[in-house]
Amino acid sequence: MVEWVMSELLQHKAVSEKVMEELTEVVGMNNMVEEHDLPKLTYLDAVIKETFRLHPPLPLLVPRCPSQSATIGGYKIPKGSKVFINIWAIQRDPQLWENPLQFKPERYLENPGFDFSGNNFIFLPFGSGRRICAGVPLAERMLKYVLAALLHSFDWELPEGTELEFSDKFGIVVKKVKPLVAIPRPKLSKPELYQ
Ligand code: HEM
Repeated sequence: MVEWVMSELLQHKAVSEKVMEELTEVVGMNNMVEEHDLPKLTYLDAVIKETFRLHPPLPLLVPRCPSQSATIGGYKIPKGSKVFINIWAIQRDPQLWENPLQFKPERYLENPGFDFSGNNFIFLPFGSGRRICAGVPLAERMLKYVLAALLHSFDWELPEGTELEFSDKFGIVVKKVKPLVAIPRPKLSKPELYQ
């Protein structure tokens, strides 16, 4: 996920600038990111959510197998079927999302009803219900902390002559085909902060 977020930020300069502005305001150029800064980083939070929408690591969740037959949305689902929920498609559905292919973190600022609880059925990167991902609190905090630290401490750019590449490889877990290579340049005010 770190790789996808970094790739989207390198692709969308205006979004990246907003993330940097927020980090400078909340953390300051004389400090490293600390855990207590994280709840104040609302724009970074929106960037992470938008990346989860477009690049869900488990696009079909974990298959369900109903113990009883049911009819859902007019479709009969016999008991014992293997049911896959295609959240990749749901999270890009033009009937549910305005301009679904556009990378637009502002959607979550305008509508705060999006989180990782699995209660909003158009946004389910960690699944939903009783078998929702058990690691949500850890994944959410670690991802935000690592990204905030990398983005606040360094300016990032692509090696000369290279281009961003967004293709992914389908599987139980979806990965980037080509790993992102980016060059960090320290930007904090004092070199001691990096020790
Ligand atoms: C980017 C990070 C992660 C993503 C996107 C993710 C996503 C998911 C998804 C989609 C499911 C299936 C939920 C469902 O079908 O409703 C799942 C299950 C699960 N995840 Fe995660 N996960 C992440 C990180 C973690 C971490 C860090 C842990 C543990 C420390 C973890 C532990 C689990 C466990 C134990 C289950 C099975 C839960 C059950 O079946 O009851 N995950 N995860």
